[in-house]
Amino acid sequence: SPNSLPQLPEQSSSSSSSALFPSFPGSESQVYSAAESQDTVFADVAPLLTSLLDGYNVCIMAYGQTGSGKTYTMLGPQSEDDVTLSIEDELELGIIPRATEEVFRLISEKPSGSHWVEVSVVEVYNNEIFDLLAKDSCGRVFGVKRDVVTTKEVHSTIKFLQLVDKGLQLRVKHPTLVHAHSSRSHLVVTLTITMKAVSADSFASSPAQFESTEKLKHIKTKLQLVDLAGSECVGMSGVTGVALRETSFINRSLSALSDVLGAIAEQRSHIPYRNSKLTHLLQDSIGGNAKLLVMLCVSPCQKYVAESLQSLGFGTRARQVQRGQVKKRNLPVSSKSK
Ligand SMILES: Nc1ncnc2c1ncn2[C@@H]1O[C@H](COP(=O)(O)OP(=O)(O)OP(=O)(O)O)[C@@H](O)[C@H]1O
Repeated sequence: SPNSLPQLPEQSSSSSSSALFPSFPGSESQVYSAAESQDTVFADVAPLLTSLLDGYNVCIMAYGQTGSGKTYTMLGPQSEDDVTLSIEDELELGIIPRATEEVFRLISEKPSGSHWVEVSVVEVYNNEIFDLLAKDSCGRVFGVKRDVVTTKEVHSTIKFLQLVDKGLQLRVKHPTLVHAHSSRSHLVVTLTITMKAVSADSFASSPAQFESTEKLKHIKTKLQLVDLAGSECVGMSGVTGVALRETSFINRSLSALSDVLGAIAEQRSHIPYRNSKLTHLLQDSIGGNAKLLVMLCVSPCQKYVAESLQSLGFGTRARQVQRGQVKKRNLPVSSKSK
């Protein structure tokens, strides 16, 4: 509630608090203080990863004004010079590395060779998709603008972290008055899990994409982990020129995302996924049978009350999605189960 925003002195964004707005049935919203550990937050996120291996597409995204703690929540602490995600800072690691670790842990409990994981890392900048895993002819990594993105098979969290690190070094950042290292793009890390299905029976109630080849049946599910660019009021962030243009693209794509969530919540026949590259990219994991979780990052400073209310409005819309979720898609059944 806006009335309960703490009356704190102005302070840095490191004192932000995050609210968890799960939008799937059976879950409660959670509010976390700035003192809450990454461990505590992740404990509430982890069950979604079991759903992933049960055949659901899952999207976990952080939304909030610039400097409110989205990157910290999703990745962990970062500075301009060091974007490395280090296993040594394990306690500080955010949702993206922890979720990947959990996915590999869950897979290790399955029969060997029955699951494999592919990763892509992209940023959506000024409504264009940049592939952060693409390399030029000299082997140097750089962001390449394109719609078909590189995917790499990974077998461990360490390999995954190395890939994401490379991508992070290329992410577009510009200082604003609110945040010196503001991310100016949406970062989307996608893990695609392919599961060998012995028969369709085992996935009879799963909504996942079902692929049939001559001899083998595969189930593919997608986990999309999203660190959104900050929603911001231009007056507050003091941006001009290139940064102002970026802000306008950021705000437009965030409002396209909000429109999509609204359309899903209202069960409209047309969901405007194609209104922005961001929503198009997230289509499989925010619509249909997917499970969406929004981490809402909110500053405790009174000065940012307008931004905080705007973020809470987005969270409210995301929560309404559960009512609008379409019914489970039934998978085709194998001849054995006919
Ligand atoms: N809960 C927290 N505990 C400790 N430090 C935090 C916490 N949340 C944020 N911070 C710190 O606050 C600063 C800003 O956070 P962060 O970079 O995550 O913001 P952001 O919302 O991603 O900003 P932008 O949208 O501008 O990229 C960072 O130095 C980060 O390490």
